[in-house]
Amino acid sequence: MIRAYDVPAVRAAEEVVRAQLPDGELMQRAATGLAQVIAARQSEEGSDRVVVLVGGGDNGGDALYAGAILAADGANVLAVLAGSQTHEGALGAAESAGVLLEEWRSGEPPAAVVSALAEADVVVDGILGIGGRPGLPEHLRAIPDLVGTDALVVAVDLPSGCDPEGQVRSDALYADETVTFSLAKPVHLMPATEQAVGLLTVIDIGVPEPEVAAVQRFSHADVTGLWPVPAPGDDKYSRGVLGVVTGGEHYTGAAVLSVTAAVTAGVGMVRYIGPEAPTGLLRHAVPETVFGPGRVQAWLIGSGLELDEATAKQLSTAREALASDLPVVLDAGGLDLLNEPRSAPTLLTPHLGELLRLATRLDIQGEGGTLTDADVRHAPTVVAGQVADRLGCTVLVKGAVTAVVSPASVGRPILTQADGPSWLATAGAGDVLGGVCGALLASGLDPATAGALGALVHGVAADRANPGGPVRALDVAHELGRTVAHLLRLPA
Ligand SMILES: NC(=O)C1=CN([C@@H]2O[C@H](COP(=O)(O)OP(=O)(O)OC[C@H]3O[C@@H](n4cnc5c(N)ncnc54)[C@H](O)[C@@H]3O)[C@@H](O)[C@H]2O)[C@@H](O)CC1
Repeated sequence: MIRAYDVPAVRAAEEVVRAQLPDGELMQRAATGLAQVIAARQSEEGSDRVVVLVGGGDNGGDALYAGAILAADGANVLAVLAGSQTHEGALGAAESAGVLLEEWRSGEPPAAVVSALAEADVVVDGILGIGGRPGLPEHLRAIPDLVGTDALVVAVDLPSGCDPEGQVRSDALYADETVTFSLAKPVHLMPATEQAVGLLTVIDIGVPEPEVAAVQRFSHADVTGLWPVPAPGDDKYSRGVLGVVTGGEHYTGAAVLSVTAAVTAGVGMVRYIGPEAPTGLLRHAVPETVFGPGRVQAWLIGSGLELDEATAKQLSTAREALASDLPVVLDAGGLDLLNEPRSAPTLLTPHLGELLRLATRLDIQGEGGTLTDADVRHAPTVVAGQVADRLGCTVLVKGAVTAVVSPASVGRPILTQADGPSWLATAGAGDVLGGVCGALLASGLDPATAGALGALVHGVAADRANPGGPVRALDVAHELGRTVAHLLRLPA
């Protein structure tokens, strides 16, 4: 499990340790660890020219001390003093170690800074850390364009410009690697910001983990403790029966994909309710399927379901399911069926477009009034949280980083997963995810665990179905069983 802690929790944990240590010791540990990582990358790449971007806070102090250590070891280091002030101790250390200094505290960059950034082998970003507000400081907005394309960008603690809490997307200096200290922060794991982080390296500086995490991510080794594994006494009913209302005369494939996924992921049994065309396909593609109503432990409603095309039986079954106290996964068209809060376990699985439609229907407002596509892209987990609170449901927002947001009343951390290759952005992948999550809900997992675990297995299956290349959704569905077996074999 990877855990990330919000800024107040990090500051409190650091404060306790800092009070027990000599003045400046924590920063020395951070700078030393940072310098070691940069030196290792330099020797891997045979690079020499280092530019350190130094902001006005402690993050700038870490970066400048690290620059001093590298310069003392013979590297060619230029520090760009970019904040309204500079950490005094670090500045003295840099001067003594022979770091070249340039000031760019406001306005246009000096010519020497422009050329140094264009020619640098390594750029160390110490402009802003956890004290940063989203967005780059006004005069530094052009920095991403000034850094040469071949430079290795190493961010200190987090990429400058990113929201430390990972809630909103903003302009930032994207890093190849981010070196953080003892504790991961939400910025490193959230969909709005993770892309800017690159490789995440955590250096231990002796700050213990706080009790409550803000964001969590399952690692592959966690699957063993979480995945429902049948015992000798189990039968198909005790393992969980999933009722599936997906697909229609138009989207016949959604039924095949969602049911295949649920069966391959190991559900005890699927009962399918839908019109003739998808039913006919399923009889051939997934002969394990049982057709028509009966007792189920959970429902999957929606993938490929168009409300104006759905059969009366599909609509009445879906409405009865939503009115029941059984767990439900609602995907795609099924999201249009939910208008009232639901108290039974419910997992909504919208992509960004569906999240916008759903939030708009609930009258959730954006920055400038009516919610826009940009609002949802800018702050997907914020909008998902509002929807979750309004409907009492867990919301899984699909994307390269999938986020699972529970209602505030449940109060659990946000779960995020980033296990799939970009090839997984393909038609039908969401139908497969719905099937996996449905299977997990039917087995008795809570919606947040089912969503995050489902996203993990879905992503890994996509990679294993065709490592490094394009993948079709049906192949992902077929790969699920082998993927679960592979993950269950990993040491816990
Ligand atoms: N607290 C500690 O004990 C330790 C802190 N460490 C480092 O200290 C960092 C936190 O230091 P700080 O609290 O000084 O925060 P920062 O170094 O992030 O600096 C924040 C400063 O920048 C200004 N600012 C923030 N956003 C801005 C924006 N968008 N445009 C313009 N100005 C902006 C703020 O007003 C503030 O003065 C951590 O990220 C980490 O790198 C490490 O040295 C390890 C130990």
